[in-house]
Amino acid sequence: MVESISVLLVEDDYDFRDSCARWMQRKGHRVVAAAGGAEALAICQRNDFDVGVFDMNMPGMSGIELLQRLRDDKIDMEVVILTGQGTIESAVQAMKLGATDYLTKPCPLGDLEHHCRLARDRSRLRRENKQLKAMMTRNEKVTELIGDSEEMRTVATWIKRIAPTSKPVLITGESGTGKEVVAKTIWRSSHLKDHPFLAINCAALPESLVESELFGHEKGSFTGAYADKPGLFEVANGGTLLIDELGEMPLSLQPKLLRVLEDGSIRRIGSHKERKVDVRIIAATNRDLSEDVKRGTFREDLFYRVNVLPIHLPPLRDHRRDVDLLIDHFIPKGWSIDAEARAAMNEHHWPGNVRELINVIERATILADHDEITLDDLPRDLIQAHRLENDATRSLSSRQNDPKSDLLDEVTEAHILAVLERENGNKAKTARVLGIHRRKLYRLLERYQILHSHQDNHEAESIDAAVSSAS
Ligand SMILES: Nc1ncnc2c1ncn2[C@@H]1O[C@H](COP(=O)(O)OP(=O)(O)OP(=O)(O)O)[C@@H](O)[C@H]1O
Repeated sequence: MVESISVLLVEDDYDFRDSCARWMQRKGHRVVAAAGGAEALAICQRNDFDVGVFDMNMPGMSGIELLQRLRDDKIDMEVVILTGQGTIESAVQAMKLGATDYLTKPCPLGDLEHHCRLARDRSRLRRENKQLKAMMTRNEKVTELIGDSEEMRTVATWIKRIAPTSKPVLITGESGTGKEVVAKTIWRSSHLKDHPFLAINCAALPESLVESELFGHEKGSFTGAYADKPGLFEVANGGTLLIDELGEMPLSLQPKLLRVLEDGSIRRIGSHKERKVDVRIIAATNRDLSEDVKRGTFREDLFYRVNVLPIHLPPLRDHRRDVDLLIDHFIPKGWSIDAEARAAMNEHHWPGNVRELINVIERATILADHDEITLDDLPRDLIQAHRLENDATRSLSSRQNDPKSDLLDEVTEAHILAVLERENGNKAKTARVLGIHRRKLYRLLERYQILHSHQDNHEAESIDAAVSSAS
């Protein structure tokens, strides 16, 4: 099906104008005809067109003058100039003013249609480009990768090595560890930094949309496909595409991604035409894809293709040394944090990683009375864990000075408390980390009377029941 072009035809010669307009309309295009420049300008104020076809020689206002007026009035339209005398000078002048094309009359109407189509495609590309740039500057608050720990330095070294190649990269790590920050850092450090960076999150879109977003579709290929639409692979052509949450990509779509990785071929939904793209693919996931391969939910061949250059981001609890740096980076200018709040943040387990740390700081700055974050401005679980840790340390050190105390008992108690806190009160995990059976952990908790300070009564009762039925 031919895609219609909207054309503003400005021509003083009635016969040519009329026959040209009718012919284009028969071809399915939307044509508005004007007999001169002034009329055309008035029409342009109220309507948008893909292309203007302007006769060069018209009484009153020439085609070139009309083009100049459009540029002055910031009316955005591709323009094809028609002239009876194809002189080089007038062609150069028209092109300098930004005319897309230049045709000598008489010309076959098929040629004119062809040139209009080219102009329309150009206008569409320009518009898309503008939108993308605007989108990118909106999203592009440059975030640098913060971290001075050995773990983060290893990540930075990898980024430096990986960035200059065009090979696919697979970034793994828990949610909130900075996978997207790393992807953008790779892009910004690569030779593709002046080309687009686009991202898609496979988990955020319904299955049916992921394919159309990535590969595009042809008009009419499904309900709601009102126009041809290029996919992100086409839009990012020459640049970098981040496929976030790759582990969530539907199995049915994985062969299509494999083809792009193998030879850069894509096919829009509803099209038989193969297109070639040259896109650097960075994939990210918080899943263990090798496990998904074993489970049969992720294709093995795709895994090997995408896992050429892997980067793993450690969870924040494994590089707590960076917590202070991160606090100092994310705390707003002019704010401070007191020592106790800082200590609590250093002790925390950070299951939500850096994203959680940022949220904790943001929340605290809303709650704090002054420009200083204190312990009371932190979430309750951080405060409680910090107090518990303090109590345990104080009790240990005071009893260490008491010759009658059983030091081994105290050390055991403090250790259990610390692990329990680190595992967010999860006793199954705590027992696993301690290498003891869960029942034994319950007995120890009871013995050290940790139970009632750490658990709610309901849970305590069920644990009591478990302990007594076990013994
Ligand atoms: N090392 C870091 N340095 C600076 N900012 C970081 C770092 N790690 C994470 N962030 C910040 O934490 C937030 C979450 O990071 P990001 O979106 O990159 O995580 P992610 O691993 O992609 O998470 P998800 O898997 O949930 O998409 C962002 O605001 C990001 O700027």
